[in-house]
Amino acid sequence: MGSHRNALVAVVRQELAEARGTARAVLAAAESARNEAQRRKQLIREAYSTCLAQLAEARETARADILRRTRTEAGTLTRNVESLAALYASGAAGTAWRYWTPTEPGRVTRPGLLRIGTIGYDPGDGERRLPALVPLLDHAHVHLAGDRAAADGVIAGLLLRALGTTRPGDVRLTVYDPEQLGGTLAAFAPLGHAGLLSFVGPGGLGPVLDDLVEQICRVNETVLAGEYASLAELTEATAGPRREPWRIIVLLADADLPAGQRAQLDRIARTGVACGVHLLVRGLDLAPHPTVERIEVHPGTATCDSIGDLTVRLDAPPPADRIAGFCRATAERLRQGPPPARFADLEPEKLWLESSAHGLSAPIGDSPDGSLSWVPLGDDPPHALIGGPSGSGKTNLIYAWIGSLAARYDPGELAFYLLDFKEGVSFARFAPGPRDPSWLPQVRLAGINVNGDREFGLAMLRHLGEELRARAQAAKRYEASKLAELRAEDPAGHWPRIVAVIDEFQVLLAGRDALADEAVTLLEDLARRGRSQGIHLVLASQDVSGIEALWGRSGLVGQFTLRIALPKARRILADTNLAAAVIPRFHAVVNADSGADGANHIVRLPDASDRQAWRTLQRKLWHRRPDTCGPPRLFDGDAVPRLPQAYRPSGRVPQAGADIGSSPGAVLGERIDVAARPARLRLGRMPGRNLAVLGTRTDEACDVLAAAALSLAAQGPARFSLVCLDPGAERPAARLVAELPDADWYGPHDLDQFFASLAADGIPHYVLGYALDAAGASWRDRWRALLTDGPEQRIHVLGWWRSVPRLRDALGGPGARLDTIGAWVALDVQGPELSPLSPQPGGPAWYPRARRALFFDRSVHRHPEVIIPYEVNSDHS
Ligand SMILES: Nc1ncnc2c1ncn2[C@@H]1O[C@H](COP(=O)(O)OP(=O)(O)OP(=O)(O)O)[C@@H](O)[C@H]1O
Repeated sequence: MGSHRNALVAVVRQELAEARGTARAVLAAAESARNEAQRRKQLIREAYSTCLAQLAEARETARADILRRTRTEAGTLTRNVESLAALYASGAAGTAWRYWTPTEPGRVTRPGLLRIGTIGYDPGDGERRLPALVPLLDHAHVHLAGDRAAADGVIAGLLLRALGTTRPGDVRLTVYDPEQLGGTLAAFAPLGHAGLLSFVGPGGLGPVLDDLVEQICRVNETVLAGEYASLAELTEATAGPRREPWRIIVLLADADLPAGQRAQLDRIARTGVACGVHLLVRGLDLAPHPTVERIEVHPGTATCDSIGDLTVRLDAPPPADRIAGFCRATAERLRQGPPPARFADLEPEKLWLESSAHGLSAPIGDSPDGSLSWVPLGDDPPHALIGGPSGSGKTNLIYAWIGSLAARYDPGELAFYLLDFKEGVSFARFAPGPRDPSWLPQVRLAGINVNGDREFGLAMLRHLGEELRARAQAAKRYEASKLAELRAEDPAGHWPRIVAVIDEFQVLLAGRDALADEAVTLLEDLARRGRSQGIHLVLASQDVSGIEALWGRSGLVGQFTLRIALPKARRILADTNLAAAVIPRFHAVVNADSGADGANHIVRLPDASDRQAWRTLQRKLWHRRPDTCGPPRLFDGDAVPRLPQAYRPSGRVPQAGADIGSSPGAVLGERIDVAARPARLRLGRMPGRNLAVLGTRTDEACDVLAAAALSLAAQGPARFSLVCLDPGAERPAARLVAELPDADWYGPHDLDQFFASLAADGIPHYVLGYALDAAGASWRDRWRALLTDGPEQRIHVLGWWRSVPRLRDALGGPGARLDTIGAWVALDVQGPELSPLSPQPGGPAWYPRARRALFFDRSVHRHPEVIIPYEVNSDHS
């Protein structure tokens, strides 16, 4: 029994132990699950806080990014809005009163918006203010409600801005102010003197409204005529001035209107804007209409339709004295008559778009109705004659025409050759100068101060004659009968139209000499054949006799079918055509029918002489010039050319063994030609290859000898002997010795030594003789022998004798032969004196002038030519 109980106990114990064991295992598993759960919880917590931190960071970054983008966009928007505001309300339309001045609009500028105050806003970096703009001219009527005084200030401001941004006379004001009888806008009263303002009394509103309604009907019927929706559209389409002024009617009344007037007012509100009639109303109600801009005014602030909910901080009203001053000035300008068109008005919207293949056409001013007046040049009319007394504005007209053409035709389409025979520097502005490096790209040549140098006029005509020949040959090759055909056949060729302008051309033709004869012949040829080859002549003169000189040549003058007469010009138009006698100052009669009655166009000319206006255009064109377009050749008759560096023996001294060349050329001066080439004397191994410089002008004689010597030294090995027999020439001669690589000096007492030194060794030897006429009779034979035999041994005399008789004397007296002098340069020697040295009986037609010399080389010249001795040493003291 006991054992049974014991066994039972053991079993129970056993089971209990197992149960305990199981319970422990369950407990351990639960604990590890709990631990695991807790670890997970911890992990999740940590992940959560990391997420939170990351989210916060991402949110911050996104926020900063959004903020930055907002700021950038706000900045861009601000700038856009600011530039839009500046665009739509530029100048007097938007400037604060403190800086306000009127701004004259361009020819086709449309009215923009007008500032009444400012709007504040914060783009993120502090408050900024933009102009608050409202529409008026061509856009809207304005209706103001609210505070009276503030509204009157806004009205005064709008009126001043509208007047200050339009041309005088383009805006007419009518003010109905029954309570103050005009007192509210009294500062505008000076406009009344010019008929631009009328105050309407208390009983006058009815007729005014009736009149405006009539006005609108008339504009619709006769001006817009169903073709245009508004005056603004018409102005834009015709690119001309406004055909009708704007009319602004200011109504300052609180009382209601009788039914008839109310109906008229409503009609005007509906239809006025298109016809330039604008209402500016304070007090009276205006029926709602898209063209009515409403402004609710409070003291200092306002809200208005076009600005929405934003509050406008109103500008203070313009000061009354400024309004009155402006109105007085406007009235005065109107009293003086309309100003001429502006030079800038002649400029096209886009530069260099035109082709000159079929001709040239450009405006030179405007006609009395304000539209631009275009002047053609091409196959018909081919050439122009401009006339008018001194001071009538010929040069100004030429500037206007050149500027207008140059803005339209690029240098491949148009080339100018310009010559001015009057004193002054009128065409110098087209060439680079010390103060302005720009030039007019189309100008190939400009001659100024040429009144003394008719030879340059002739040189230009000869050059054009060659161009004419070249074009005629090309035309023949391509079987083209005019420039347009040649250009079509040879599209790669360079065939710009050429316009040659000669101001005061009568100077060229004055003097019944060979030069004038050749000039007329060349002019005649150019006038006759230039038409089809695209070469056009524009001749201007103040002198009736000049034009009459042409009249004798009917073949010539008949080609000049375009006539432009300035006030009081005579003989430019047909005898029965008296228009030039009656046109006012700064006007011209343009007549493309040889001056015939009935073909007149009256043109108001702009002021094109203004340097600043000109420079603005020239700079623009200059910056656009193609790389191939170099500066023009400028010939200035008052400037002395310097010996070019290329003709000086600078740098390495030529080697003794270097090639000498068979006939080195001595450079004596600048030729008066288009290319500014040097005049050269070839000194070959032939009899007579000596040079005589003749005259008493020491400086110029020394310069001629120095230029010759230096240019010879620059060409190869040579020896120089300077024989100086006049103390006055010692200084320049000594400077020359210093610059020559190999030179010996001989004074008056060294002549024995000099002649003893002469030995032919094949190297050219140049004897530069100063004042050789002072040598004395005892040396006659030696000099004569040297002149006779020297050249064949390469010993050449380049001598200065102070007169022809003295030269002759030095060579053997009155009967002496001068054939050893193969070339001469004459300074202040009269033509007849040169007859012994000249092939022309009686000597050449030559009247000495300062810094000019006559050069004759028997071996190349038929006639002597005029040259300008180079300045070699600027110090002639
Ligand atoms: N349309 C114009 N508007 C304003 N000023 C002008 C106009 N035309 C000419 N002028 C001015 O009148 C003056 C004389 O003009 P310009 O030199 O062109 O006359 P001109 O006939 O060439 O005289 P001259 O033959 O004596 O040289 C200049 O001061 C010029 O600026």
